[in-house]
Amino acid sequence: MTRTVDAGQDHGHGHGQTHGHGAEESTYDVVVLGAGPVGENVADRVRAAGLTAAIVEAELIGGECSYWACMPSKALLRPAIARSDARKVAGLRESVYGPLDALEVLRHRDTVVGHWKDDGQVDWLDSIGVRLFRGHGRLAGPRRVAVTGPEGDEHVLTARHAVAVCTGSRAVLPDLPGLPGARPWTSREATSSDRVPARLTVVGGGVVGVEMATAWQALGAKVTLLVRGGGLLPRMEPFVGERVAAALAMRGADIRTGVDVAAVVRDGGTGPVTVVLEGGDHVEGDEVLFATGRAPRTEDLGLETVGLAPGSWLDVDDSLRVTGTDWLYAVGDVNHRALLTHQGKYQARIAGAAIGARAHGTEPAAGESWSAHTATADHAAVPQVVFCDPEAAAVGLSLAEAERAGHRVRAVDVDMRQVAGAGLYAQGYQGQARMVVDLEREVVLGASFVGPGIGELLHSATVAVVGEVPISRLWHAVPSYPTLSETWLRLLEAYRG
Ligand SMILES: Cc1cc2nc3c(=O)[nH]c(=O)nc-3n(C[C@H](O)[C@H](O)[C@H](O)COP(=O)(O)OP(=O)(O)OC[C@H]3O[C@@H](n4cnc5c(N)ncnc54)[C@H](O)[C@@H]3O)c2cc1C
Ligand SMILES: NC(=O)c1ccc[n+]([C@@H]2O[C@H](COP(=O)([O-])OP(=O)(O)OC[C@H]3O[C@@H](n4cnc5c(N)ncnc54)[C@H](O)[C@@H]3O)[C@@H](O)[C@H]2O)c1
Repeated sequence: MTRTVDAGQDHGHGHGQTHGHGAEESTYDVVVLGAGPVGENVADRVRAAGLTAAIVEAELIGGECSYWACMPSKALLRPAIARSDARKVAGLRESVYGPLDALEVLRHRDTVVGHWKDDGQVDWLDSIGVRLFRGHGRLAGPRRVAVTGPEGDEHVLTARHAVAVCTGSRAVLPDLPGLPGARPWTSREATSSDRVPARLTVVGGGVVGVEMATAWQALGAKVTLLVRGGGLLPRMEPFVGERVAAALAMRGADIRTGVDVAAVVRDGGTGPVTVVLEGGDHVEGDEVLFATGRAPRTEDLGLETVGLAPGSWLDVDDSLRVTGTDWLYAVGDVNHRALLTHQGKYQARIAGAAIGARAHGTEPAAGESWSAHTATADHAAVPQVVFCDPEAAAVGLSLAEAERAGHRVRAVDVDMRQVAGAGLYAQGYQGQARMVVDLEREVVLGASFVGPGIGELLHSATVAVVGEVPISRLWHAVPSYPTLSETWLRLLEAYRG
């Protein structure tokens, strides 16, 4: 049996549910594949543009970010960072000497992720009139999506204007002897574990490795961090990773750089797990986390039905439309532009506006930077805060990236001990800031900070980079005394000599 529903009249809300043995067919203006933070925002924006939308989700509405990434990881890290800050304040330090209440932290993490239930998010989709299809979605030729529901029920959704692929990314495990049988943690287990391992081995010194090493160390694990390259957080300015590594090591982490993992051994998949390094050294732990990067969730997506390669990241233009198509969009992690929730949500706002404009017959001007339909910030101003201890944050280009891009630049550094607000924030404050200035136009191309409390400083840098605010005008942006923001004053003074 096939029943056809056109959602043109009722905006697709609560329509077209039949239970038969054949596929139900429905038509919407836009079909969104994946209801992570990015898919939710695409659906919301196209609805705001007056279009009907359906969204397909195989697991939980809210995606990786809500249940196994940003939210649980930050819930684990917040007490660690708050305690560390408190221990640097005279008169308060003495009250926070003891260990964290790990059980309470894990309980709070469970609350933050809604106990891995998505009822609230479902209500929100309902409130904005977006029709939810639960199940695995696959492209079935141009503008068509086939959904296999949890009971094996089939729906075929046709999009009048656009399909937006927002299926995100998953953790990658290297191809190592013994790894599949060793039950390694990926970011999913590292953010959802209900107990603290006595010894945790972390492979990978990127953002996930560093944040999770920080969290589980604070919760009581003895952490060994195995890093292939020369240091931590290799996408940031080198001084950032150096300061983060020094602090982790001071708190007892064993950080080994320049090491390669050769094999993993865990007999019978239970008990201690041994990581064997090239050269023969062994590291034994109670769990091992592989924080070794991400792969796109595009393997089983029907990409071959529209001439694209399964398993690939999807190449897009600045309106987030997939190269070589006029109806397919790829938004968020899956396009590999910037694997961050806030940047994916920004792309969702841009894609939603572009889909809306095209559906209403207006083609956005090609190559127009900073327009409502152009994700220019993906190239010029991606901000990121790493919630380690000390916090690390950066926006725009690092010195090396600016030089590689051919800019004539000067970097100025400030030791944040010179900032009065820093001394008040924490006794013995340790931190560093860098501003990279384009000497031709005298604007800020990038900024980096490492130190307690600097996460909230980053947005001022983002505004300066996106606004291309001339240094001569920034000179008049007076930071309040005595705040951490006076770091800007010191950077500008250092630049002007
Ligand atoms: C441990 C960790 C911590 C992080 N912390 C931060 C942070 O603090 N700040 C930050 O900005 N970013 C952070 N990130 C990155 C952030 O999680 C991602 O950038 C973000 O989740 C991307 O959103 P998305 O919607 O593109 O994809 P996802 O959140 O991965 O959502 C994709 C959704 O699509 C669904 N899906 C996939 N395939 C199909 C299919 N075929 N049919 C139906 N549904 C499908 C999935 O089930 C999922 O719900 C973190 C990542 C990790 C791993
Ligand atoms: N606070 C945040 O904004 C936040 C937090 C967590 C994750 N994220 C996002 O999630 C994404 C994924 O993070 P991630 O840390 O998994 O990836 P990543 O790419 O940042 O780091 C992975 C690291 O693992 C190393 N590596 C790869 N294979 C290895 C191997 N076989 N042995 C040893 N090391 C190996 C790489 O050299 C790299 O340094 C990031 O792009 C980040 O933007 C953001």
